[in-house]
Amino acid sequence: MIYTNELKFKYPKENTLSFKDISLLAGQQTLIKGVSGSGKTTLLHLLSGVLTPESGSIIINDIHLEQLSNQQKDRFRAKNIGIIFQRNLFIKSLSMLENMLLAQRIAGNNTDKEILEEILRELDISNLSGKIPHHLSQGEQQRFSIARALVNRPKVILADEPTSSLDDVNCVKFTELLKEVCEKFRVTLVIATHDSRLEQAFNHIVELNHKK
Ligand SMILES: Nc1ncnc2c1ncn2[C@@H]1O[C@H](COP(=O)(O)OP(=O)(O)OP(=O)(O)O)[C@@H](O)[C@H]1O
Repeated sequence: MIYTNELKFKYPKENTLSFKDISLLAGQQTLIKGVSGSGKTTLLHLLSGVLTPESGSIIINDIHLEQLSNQQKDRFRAKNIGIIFQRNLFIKSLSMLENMLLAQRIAGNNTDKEILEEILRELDISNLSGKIPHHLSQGEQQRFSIARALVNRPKVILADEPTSSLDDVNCVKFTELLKEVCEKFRVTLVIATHDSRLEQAFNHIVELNHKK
């Protein structure tokens, strides 16, 4: 489902980062771990097509990313990839429901309230969807970040340090919920983190350790 081959990336004036090959099956749930600076965020940006590798290849769902133009990559990302960050920014003046609908529109999709309602129900946040972001706890906002990543029915969710701002109880709840909905909606999940609290929840762990 996701394969990388001899992937290398170089930031200007920095040493080249070389990534070990990864091979993830459809529906698999994978933890990418590694010390700070080992390239976890860079790898997620490469997988989402936000960054372009210096060399090597990435194949997602039979599509070779290096063969796509920037515009095609943007479309591919919008259609296939949901992204969750450490802290999720929502438009402050919009309700959570409006934020979710906006995510559908930005991706160029028609708004689909039915799917959205199903996702919100599954995440047990339907009753919070009329609130503005500022009136939600960090844990509740992170649940909406899962919803937003799912609204366009992606094949893959890439999550970058999604639990760093959560306490232990919310970390466990968030991780269980994310795994559960990815399984239900048949989404391949890749989490990059140095949060060791997540390790026991994943069978498939890829460790990055760079030879610079
Ligand atoms: N925009 C940038 N310009 C130059 N160098 C960068 C840039 N972003 C990251 N780097 C460097 O690339 C390397 C990998 O960074 P990256 O953020 O991918 O690591 P990480 O494993 O996600 O780290 P962390 O756990 O601290 O978030 C680091 O040495 C970092 O300093």
